[in-house]
Amino acid sequence: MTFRVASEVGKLRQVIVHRPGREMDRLTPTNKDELLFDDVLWTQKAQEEHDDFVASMRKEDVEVLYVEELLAETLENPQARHYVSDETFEERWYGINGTQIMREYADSLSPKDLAELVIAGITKTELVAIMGRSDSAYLARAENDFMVLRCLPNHLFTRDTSCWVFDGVSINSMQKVARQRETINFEAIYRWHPRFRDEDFKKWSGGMADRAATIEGGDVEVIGNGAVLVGISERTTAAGFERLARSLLWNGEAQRVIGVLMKSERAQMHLDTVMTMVNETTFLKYAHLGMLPTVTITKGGRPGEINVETAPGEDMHKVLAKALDVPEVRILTTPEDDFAAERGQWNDSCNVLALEPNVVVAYDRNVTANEYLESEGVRVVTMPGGELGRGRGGPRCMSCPTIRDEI
Ligand SMILES: NC(=O)NCCC[C@H](N)C(=O)O
Repeated sequence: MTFRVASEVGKLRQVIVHRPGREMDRLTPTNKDELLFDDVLWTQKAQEEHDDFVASMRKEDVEVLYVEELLAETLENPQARHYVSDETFEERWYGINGTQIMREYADSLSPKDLAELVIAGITKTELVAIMGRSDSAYLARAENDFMVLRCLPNHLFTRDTSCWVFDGVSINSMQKVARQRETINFEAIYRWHPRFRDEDFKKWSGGMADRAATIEGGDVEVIGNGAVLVGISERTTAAGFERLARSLLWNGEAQRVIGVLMKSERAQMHLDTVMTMVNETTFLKYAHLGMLPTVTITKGGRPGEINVETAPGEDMHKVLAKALDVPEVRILTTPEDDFAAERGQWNDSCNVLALEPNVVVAYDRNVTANEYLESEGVRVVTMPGGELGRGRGGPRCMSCPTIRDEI
């Protein structure tokens, strides 16, 4: 099967996820904000919830790949191993001796253990106990329980670090420091894992090299008919959006790339926290999102040139309809009071993952939204999310589709 995602709702065939692991045990009330979580998690319960999520997808014949396994298999390759270690254990973060000590430890590990190290991180106490030395300014300054190599709990949200658009993948430069190293792991997987290494697919962005021009996959929706919708948000910059659009339009089959000008705030960090698709022409939309101005990019006259057309908020739905080439789009907004709407959005009621047109996975806690969807003809496969949801992401955020059927 060829890697390809040309819509949000075509039958889902293959997806990358990450089962929460030891990195979650590193979350504390002190570091959770910096690590972009709103609470600490009961890891075992979170794993059970995640297993439930995976079981729902497998039941619908979706092939599920795990980041931690892909990464361990990738690290069997010496070149991949060098790449990940060089990029992870970087002198500019850990100083000269700190880097050397960590690198020596990393070099002694099996591929599986190295994969676990870069995801779960390590504390000063653990590192010093294993390596028997601490002659480093970086280590001297750190408290004993300080994660000298930070954990990556947000690997859980595989949607964001890389996202497939048509026959290519955007490996993203991430906005928040807490997530930047996730990109190294995905870059290695796509370059060296046997599943991807010899396959013919495009790369729409430059990964870590894109630096300030950040893009996160939660902002990227392949809405269909050659159109891509991108949230210009807390995480995806206007520059990241334009550069992605140029790449998609000039090197691929995209016909238009539409940017939605969002507020920059945590509750709505990505477009998919406020708006997702449930079938070819229907969007589930957060009641308080309102109508947002858009910026549409199409190909310019000369190679690499882009045309940028702005439209006011009141035209938002018309812009979507034009992109999909339909008279109008259908917008579903859960009928509920303002409190319920805000609480629902916070708990990812709008963040559904389509398994096929009119079949979505959603958190079970969002009862009103789910009943409303059912009443509108959408089958809702529910999953528990009491623990997982504390990271502020739902089923769409926790999945990176690599293959979907055409619609
Ligand atoms: N697409 C998404 O909305 N992903 C959720 C990301 C949550 C994560 N804790 C973050 O702040 O990046």
